[in-house]
Amino acid sequence: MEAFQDHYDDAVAHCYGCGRNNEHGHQIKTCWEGEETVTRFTPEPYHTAIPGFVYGGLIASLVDCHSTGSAAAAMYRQQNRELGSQPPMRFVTGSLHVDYLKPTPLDGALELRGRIVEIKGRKVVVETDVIACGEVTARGRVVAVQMPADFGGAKAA
Ligand SMILES: CCCCCCCCCC(=O)SCCNC(=O)CCNC(=O)[C@H](O)C(C)(C)COP(=O)(O)OP(=O)(O)OC[C@H]1O[C@@H](n2cnc3c(N)ncnc32)[C@H](O)[C@@H]1OP(=O)(O)O
Repeated sequence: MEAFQDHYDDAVAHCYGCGRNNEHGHQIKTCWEGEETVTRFTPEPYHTAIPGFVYGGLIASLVDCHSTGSAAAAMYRQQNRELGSQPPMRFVTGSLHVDYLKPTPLDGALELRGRIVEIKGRKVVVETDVIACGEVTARGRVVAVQMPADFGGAKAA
């Protein structure tokens, strides 16, 4: 299945978390599963915090890009538009909050499951569970804001 991030224009596909053109990044891929958005990512041994457990910064990074991708997909869906249709709607992070509920075992794939809790104007709020070995170990809440055309001097392509 095509991921949301597959529709990012090449010119903005360099994000460390989700850019397919960033060979050093996580290159996450997010899809709809019903009303939820889902990302699966397998941490490497070097993503260690305390031996045996995942570094919290990685978890925040995954939540971040899972959420901005989810926000974009939700806005397309609300407007009954195909992903990739023009003009593009891309989202950046206004606010990123993560609650670390339990240590996250470094043992196979993590699953992130997101819910769209609000769409208002250019803002989308996404809540995400991070699941490891069948347990929710972290929960994120992101306010994503539609990227202005003049963001950092870049085009919102
Ligand atoms: C093409 C992209 C695809 C690939 C990239 C994916 C991105 C990956 C995730 C990232 O790491 S992005 C990089 C980190 N984020 C940034 O650098 C963003 C820096 N901040 C900004 O550029 C602006 O502050 C921002 C665009 C987020 C908001 O500025 P605006 O002037 O466009 O927002 P505005 O004041 O019009 O507010 C719009 C709504 O968003 C809300 N909002 C804005 N900033 C917020 C904030 N910081 N926290 C909570 N809510 C916020 C604001 O309250 C309002 O909600 P309401 O309509 O309900 O009132």
